[in-house]
Amino acid sequence: MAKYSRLHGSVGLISLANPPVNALSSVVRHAISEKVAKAFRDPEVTCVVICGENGVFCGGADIREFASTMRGPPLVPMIDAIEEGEKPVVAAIEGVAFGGGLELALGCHYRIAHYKARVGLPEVTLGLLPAAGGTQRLPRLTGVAPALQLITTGRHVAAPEALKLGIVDQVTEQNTVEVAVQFAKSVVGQALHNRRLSLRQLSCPPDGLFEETMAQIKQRARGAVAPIACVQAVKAAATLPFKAGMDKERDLMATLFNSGQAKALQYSFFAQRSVAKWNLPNGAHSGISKARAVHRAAVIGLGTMGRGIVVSLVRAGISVIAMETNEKQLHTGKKMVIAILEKDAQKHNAAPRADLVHFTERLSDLSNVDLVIEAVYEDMVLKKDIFKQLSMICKPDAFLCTNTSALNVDELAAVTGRPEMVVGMHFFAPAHVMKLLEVVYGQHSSPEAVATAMQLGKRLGKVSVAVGNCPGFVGNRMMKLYVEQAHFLLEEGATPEQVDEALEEFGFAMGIFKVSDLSGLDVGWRVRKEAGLTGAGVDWKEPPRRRQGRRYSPLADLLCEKGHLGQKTSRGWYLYEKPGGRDPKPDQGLHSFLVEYRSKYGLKARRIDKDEVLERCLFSLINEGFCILDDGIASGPEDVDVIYVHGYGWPRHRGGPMFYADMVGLSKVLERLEFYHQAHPDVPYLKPSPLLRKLVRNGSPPIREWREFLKRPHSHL
Ligand SMILES: CCCCCCCCCCCCCC(=O)CC(=O)SCCNC(=O)CCNC(=O)[C@H](O)C(C)(C)COP(=O)(O)OP(=O)(O)OC[C@H]1O[C@@H](n2cnc3c(N)ncnc32)[C@H](O)[C@@H]1OP(=O)(O)O
Ligand SMILES: NC(=O)C1=CN([C@@H]2O[C@H](COP(=O)(O)OP(=O)(O)OC[C@H]3O[C@@H](n4cnc5c(N)ncnc54)[C@H](O)[C@@H]3O)[C@@H](O)[C@H]2O)C=CC1
Repeated sequence: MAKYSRLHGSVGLISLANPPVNALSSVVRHAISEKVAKAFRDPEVTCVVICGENGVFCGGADIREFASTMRGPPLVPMIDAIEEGEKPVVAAIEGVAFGGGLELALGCHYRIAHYKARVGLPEVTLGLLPAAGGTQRLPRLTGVAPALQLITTGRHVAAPEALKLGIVDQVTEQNTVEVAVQFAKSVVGQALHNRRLSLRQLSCPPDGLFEETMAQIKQRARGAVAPIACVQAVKAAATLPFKAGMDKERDLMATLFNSGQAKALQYSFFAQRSVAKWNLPNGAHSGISKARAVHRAAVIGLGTMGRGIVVSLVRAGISVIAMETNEKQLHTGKKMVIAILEKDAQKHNAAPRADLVHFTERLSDLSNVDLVIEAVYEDMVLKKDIFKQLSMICKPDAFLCTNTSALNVDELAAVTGRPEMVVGMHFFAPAHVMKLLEVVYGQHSSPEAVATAMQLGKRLGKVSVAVGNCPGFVGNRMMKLYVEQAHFLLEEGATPEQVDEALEEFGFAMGIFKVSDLSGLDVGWRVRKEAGLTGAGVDWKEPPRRRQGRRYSPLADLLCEKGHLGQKTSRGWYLYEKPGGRDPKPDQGLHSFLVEYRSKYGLKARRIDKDEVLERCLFSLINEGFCILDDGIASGPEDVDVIYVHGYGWPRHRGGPMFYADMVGLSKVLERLEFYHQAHPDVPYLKPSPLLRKLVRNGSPPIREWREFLKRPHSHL
């Protein structure tokens, strides 16, 4: 709703009141229309101020309403009526003015913002465009180029920049509403004609602006359609009269509004928020579990991961002890950490925060920290030794966390005298860039330990998801099968380029073979050796392409044995111009190697189409996602999807693997898995998961109802 009052006798104050973000629900739109009309009718009122309660102007249209039939007065005529009014209307912007909220403000004649406020048109991130005049009014205010950039990216703009761009007329550090009220009184009687953005003429945009932007977006959008529609709408603003531009904006919105991409992106928006409300099998949940403050942390191991974790902690203002036993690694790690922090400082025009890090070679220096994150080699014996020592060195209430990517958190907890204080904090590489954090709870992890790790993740700017303890947790457990299918496809006749092309067309930033070259093929090699799949631990009595009773592809192992480890050695699945090269080229040598390999094992190459690549790679991953839900390792499909979107490059406009399964149709996923399982009986994980079968038996309910079909989560180990 919206409240109305009269101030100083002549100022009509309309205050949006729909916590937490004053979203423009149908009730709010109705109330605004009514209150504006009332203020315009009242002869005592000479000017109007629109603000939001609780320090927030408006978070935009109510996204939850998009899923149902839209009722209530539409935004466009409401905003037009404000702009056409004969009394000056001033928007007092505190907190945020996003989407429809900014469009409402653009309909006002003046905008005053608090210096901490942010404005923006983030509709593109929801698969939409700003369809309440935003694509037509903003370019008339800022000029075409800045508006195009803001609308196609959805970037949030801080008030000082908004002032420079002309989006707001004044920025204040005082009480914004009071300043806006004084301002409104001061402009009473001034002509409003020039303040009506719909009447403004647009100056010509630079030549080629739209063509260039469109080309960049097509490359960057990975198949997302909303950014393209945004360019078309802004182009209409630059080339058509206001009314015709509005018609174009509406038509483009109509095509986006019910699209699968918009549904996926809106699902992603709420999924990201739902994972913060975690549940543990023992009944503990975010609502009742209190996090402890972390003032001092420690990171053990300054390799690939440890360095990024140190940077993330420092950026959050936490003082860190960075510990490393290898002198050379300590030196290189220190250099890299400081270099990143100095770059940060340059970017923000601030002093570097390197003073927050203390580098050491002594574990005993960790006696006084609140939380430790161990990031040494993926070696259980080494990690156990470190956890045993930590248990003795660290103060009794310090949390002990591991960044292991697949090892058993309970086994580590068991060697300490405080298993309840142990959790996994699984960051993704590079840890100072990637948004995802899997918080792995063990059998004994206390609610306080989970809450602290989740809260710390939030403070570091991560999207944190609480997951159960099993080999590979959620992300890597699913990933393993996806990679394996890609290797099988090579055995059967595909090339790395064909597989990657299909995955990139689907929307992944990089195909799986390019990713593998980037990370280094030796990473997986080490894991497979540890698992007894290659190297000394193999049972050679099994046929060559079978391990532990099922199909196995030794292709990647053979490349590693030749020293073809990916980018770092200039050869892997692709060829690079030099070691460390970034530009993958098809490798004829690799193609010949595949031909020889197939001939050696009597494999007949066949044509493999893109559909098969996608189905084999993605449906096996999705099937494992259902097993993970069935096992209670993830508490809902949103958790799995958030992990894949934020940690594994799954295209956001496809929602995540579980959302994608829902979109494709569960019966189709089931039918194709049955088909592939029949064709490859030696690949057990292609057998459809019991949960998938159960959902199909129950009429394939929509994803928001899947939780009702899940068993209560339990500890897996
Ligand atoms: C045939 C078809 C015809 C087609 C024609 C259709 C015509 C339709 C015309 C419609 C034209 C309207 C166009 C338009 O105006 C579109 C929009 O405005 S879309 C919305 C744009 N706004 C956003 O994207 C902002 C989203 N929100 C945020 O970025 C953050 O929430 C915010 C910065 C505001 C606050 O952040 P924070 O403090 O961190 O809190 P949370 O993010 O956790 O949010 C708290 C709480 O609030 C919920 N929420 C936030 N924003 C909205 C929203 N806009 N609508 C509904 N709910 C919102 C959020 O989900 C949290 O609640 P939970 O319960 O925890 O999920
Ligand atoms: N590399 C990746 O992409 C990811 C790795 N991880 C996990 O993070 C952990 C670390 O991996 P990386 O950083 O890649 O390894 P890395 O090999 O780059 O670095 C490990 C570092 O630990 C140091 N170290 C070894 N023993 C030590 C000890 N006793 N005390 C202090 N330091 C010691 C080594 O000198 C080395 O610098 C592993 O558990 C790995 O599984 C998790 C997510 C992603």
